[in-house]
Amino acid sequence: MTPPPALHLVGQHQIDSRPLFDADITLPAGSWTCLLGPSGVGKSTVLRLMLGLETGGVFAGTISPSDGQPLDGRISYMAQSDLLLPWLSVIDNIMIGDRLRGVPPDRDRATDMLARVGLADHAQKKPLALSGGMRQRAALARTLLEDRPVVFLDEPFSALDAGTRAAMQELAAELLSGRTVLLVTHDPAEAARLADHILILSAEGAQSWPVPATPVPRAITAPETWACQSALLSHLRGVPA
Ligand SMILES: Nc1ncnc2c1ncn2[C@@H]1O[C@H](COP(=O)(O)OP(=O)(O)OP(=O)(O)O)[C@@H](O)[C@H]1O
Repeated sequence: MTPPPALHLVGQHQIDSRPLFDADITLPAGSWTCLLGPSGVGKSTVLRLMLGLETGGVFAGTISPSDGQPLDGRISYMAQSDLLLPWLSVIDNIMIGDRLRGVPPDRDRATDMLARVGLADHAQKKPLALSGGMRQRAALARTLLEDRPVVFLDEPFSALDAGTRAAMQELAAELLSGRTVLLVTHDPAEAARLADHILILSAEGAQSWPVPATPVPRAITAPETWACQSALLSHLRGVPA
């Protein structure tokens, strides 16, 4: 794997000729950046711009990796929707990357990954036979299996119950340690646990928010996690901390 680069996006994005955001966003290399902000402000659009995907709008600006190398083939992306193919089994779905590249998939690794997301007993099922939270874990397994230096996660834990969510956060933190990760989330507690850097997106730009100095993943019950979560929630609600 090539060393994870930092990523820098600067510019203005417009939808229907109206400005959506004007932002200067840096994702430091080899660490987790959590992006928060109101619904519709453009968080997923930031991800899609960095991925070079269609956004439905017009971006005037630049997106640059710190090493100057193309990002093609270096990013793994988990979208808000699971994008599982209904005609494939769960295990075939999570190995789809290798299949599309014409590389023999590593079934043992995929089986291990399914076990780590708690789906060992569901490998042969079709996605429609799974619950929403199980499908989200299958999509997470597919993303983690890609083993890329840059990983974009768009609300990856939103459909999970609280216990499973905490376990999946810890799994992702373990497997993606040292990668350049951008996590879009609405959950201040998640950001307080996982972020090396927090950004809050608004139409005016991306505001940096302080994080505890302790390493991630932080314990849910640690005082510094609580303090960060609570201050962030107050800020997002627009009420005094
Ligand atoms: N393909 C598209 N065509 C036109 N407009 C779009 C398209 N995709 C997104 N938009 C618009 O761009 C704006 C930002 O959408 P985006 O999905 O980036 O917001 P978000 O901050 O991720 O929201 P949420 O938190 O609800 O997921 C919204 O007004 C949305 O309607």
